[in-house]
Amino acid sequence: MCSALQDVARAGIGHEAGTQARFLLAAVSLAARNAEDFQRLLLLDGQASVFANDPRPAGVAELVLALLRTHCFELAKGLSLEMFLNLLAKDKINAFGLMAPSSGTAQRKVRAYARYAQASMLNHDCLPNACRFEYLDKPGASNTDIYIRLLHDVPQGSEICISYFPVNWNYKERRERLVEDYGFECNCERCRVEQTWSDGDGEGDEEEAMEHDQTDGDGEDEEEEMDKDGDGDFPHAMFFVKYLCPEESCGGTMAPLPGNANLMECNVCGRLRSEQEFIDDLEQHGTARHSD
Ligand SMILES: C[S@@+](CC[C@H](N)C(=O)[O-])C[C@H]1O[C@@H](n2cnc3c(N)ncnc32)[C@H](O)[C@@H]1O
Repeated sequence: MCSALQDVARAGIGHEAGTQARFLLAAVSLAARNAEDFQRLLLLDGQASVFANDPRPAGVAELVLALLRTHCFELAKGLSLEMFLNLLAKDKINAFGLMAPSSGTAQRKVRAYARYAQASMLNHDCLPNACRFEYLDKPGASNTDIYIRLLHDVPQGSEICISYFPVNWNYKERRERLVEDYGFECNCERCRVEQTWSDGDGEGDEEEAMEHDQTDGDGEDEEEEMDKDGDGDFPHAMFFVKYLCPEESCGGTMAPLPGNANLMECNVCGRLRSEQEFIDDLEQHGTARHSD
């Protein structure tokens, strides 16, 4: 690519803006090299409207467009601010953050963002039936591959969905992330239940609710509350007992190992749990009856 890239780097526009600028330059370069792949990029979901409350991407798009028009006139033909903003939206909505390995309680950092032609088609569900595994430190060229594994059998014709963030986030956190970063309001079964929690503002913390539902030996009141209308305040408790990593502060999702459905692996910390250990946990915490 012409000297525009160096100019952007020299402009010192900050890390996030620099990443967006490099993405735009890479997209322009792709358009010049492989029109078919560029068209596939344009077909991904994502519109400029996702930046309605954030003027910064427009600033980056303007800067890159101006640099291209100055330094690479031929390449800049046919490009527009709107196309650049749409490209940035597609990047934002479809990028997967490849994470540094889990190190106990410290928050995991994103090491790189990547887009995957097929995985980017996966929609979100707050109670997903699949989750993503990655093995970035695996030796070899394929260590940026990601693996989508089913959590359980899925009826034919049902949509395979992942969660775009850890499954133990509460309703408010999930709603904010989905609206701000992905531009949609979630209407999944879990959200429909949790938006009625607390005083109706949907700000109930389900981790707290789970602690009551799963571990309180004296949790008569909560259990009565759960049973009152047949499905309870937290009908999805069993999902978390079975698929949320039991490791404290991990927040990962457990999915069966390929070829060994009796062994679950956490997609964050790598913890393994056998079917027998799961049953032992259930007996210890007395939560099995909520699944029936
Ligand atoms: C990574 S893309 C998923 C694939 C996308 N649906 C497509 O057809 O290309 C993320 C975008 O899909 C849409 N999406 C994903 N999950 C959704 C859901 N549960 N409800 C509504 N829209 C959803 C949103 O527009 C979101 O920004």
